[in-house]
Amino acid sequence: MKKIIFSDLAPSPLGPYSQATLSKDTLYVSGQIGIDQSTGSFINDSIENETHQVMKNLGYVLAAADMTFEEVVKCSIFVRDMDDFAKINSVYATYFKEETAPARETVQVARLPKDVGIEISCIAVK
Ligand SMILES: C=C(N)C(=O)O
Repeated sequence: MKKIIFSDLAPSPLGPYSQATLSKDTLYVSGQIGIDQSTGSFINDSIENETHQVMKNLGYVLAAADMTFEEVVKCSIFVRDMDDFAKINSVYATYFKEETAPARETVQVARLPKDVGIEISCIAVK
């Protein structure tokens, strides 16, 4: 049985999906994009700031399940431009301890919802 997880600090789903689902001890967090739910604005002045907003949104959803970045075991990163890889990593790295960083893949895609520059999903285990 799964539990639906929702944070009103993170953007509402853009379509027919939940922000996250909890199955036993495992949390599946949907791809987050750089919308600041408190203002409704899309943070796209730089890929660094956009990545920060995405990570903050992931953090809000994790917190709604009483979890933190410490419990994240896997991230999936979707980017519009792989040339942003180093900039994205510089921000992403601030959310994890290097020695316990989650598994991850990063892929460049043709388009993302709302034409954002980055979307990140994650899996966390309590
Ligand atoms: C933004 C998303 N997570 C989606 O469209 O699936």
